[in-house]
Amino acid sequence: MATLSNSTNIFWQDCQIGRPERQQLLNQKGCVVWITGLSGSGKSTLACSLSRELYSRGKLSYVLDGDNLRHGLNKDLGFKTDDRTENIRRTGEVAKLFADAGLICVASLISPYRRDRDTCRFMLPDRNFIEVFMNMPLELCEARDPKGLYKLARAGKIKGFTGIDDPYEPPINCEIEIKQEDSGVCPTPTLMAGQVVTYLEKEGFLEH
Ligand SMILES: Nc1ncnc2c1ncn2[C@@H]1O[C@H](COP(=O)(O)OS(=O)(=O)O)[C@@H](OP(=O)(O)O)[C@H]1O
Ligand SMILES: Nc1ncnc2c1ncn2[C@@H]1O[C@H](COP(=O)(O)OP(=O)(O)O)[C@@H](O)[C@H]1O
Repeated sequence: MATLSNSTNIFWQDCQIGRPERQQLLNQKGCVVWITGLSGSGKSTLACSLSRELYSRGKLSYVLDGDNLRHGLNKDLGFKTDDRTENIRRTGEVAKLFADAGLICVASLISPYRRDRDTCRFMLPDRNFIEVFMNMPLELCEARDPKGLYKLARAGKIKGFTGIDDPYEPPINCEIEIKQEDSGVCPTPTLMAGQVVTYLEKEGFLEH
């Protein structure tokens, strides 16, 4: 009997042109740069700045932004724990495909649960998942509030808003942490992107 949940009798189909060939063509190594942090912490800003910087170096990237994915692929999901988990799982699977295509896939989602981020990490070959933590204080994110969502959450008009009445679990062992300087100044988008590019360069992702 057919079910919607589990597929059986399915087989993996391989092609002659695989990841190594695509990576050679692109002269880069596919990977996932996973940006996590509170709303307003600068995830999308970093993702765009990074994509621009990579483009200027002739490297192909693709941004998967949480907000944008929720307009299509994930439009059926809300913000309850299970929905967020499914949101991250689906995005992780898509990111894995982009990395397999040889691209530097930049995923920027709040992804508040450590376990969900780790699920995505373990979908990929070792070291191909680069977790970037936007370690910005809630006060800064709330002061920025570009969409006015913190204001609504504080007024009780949005329930379950991350950082207000819903949890955010910071990474324990992320590859890159982006934070304010000792003076309290936030690095510019170009500097934040530079920090990630330096890591990608050092780890050999920007060459084949
Ligand atoms: N309840 C609640 N909590 C957090 N965020 C909310 C909520 N409701 C709407 N939004 C808006 O949705 C954007 C976050 O979507 P994500 O897919 O990144 O979230 S998650 O990873 O599934 O937690 C987030 O975008 P960013 O500000 O870019 O993070 C918000 O604009
Ligand atoms: N490094 C930065 N310096 C100054 N302003 C920033 C920086 N990063 C983000 N911002 C601003 O903060 C706000 C939130 O940034 P955004 O990238 O949308 O965050 P997120 O995607 O995490 O919600 C935006 O108005 C953006 O212009």
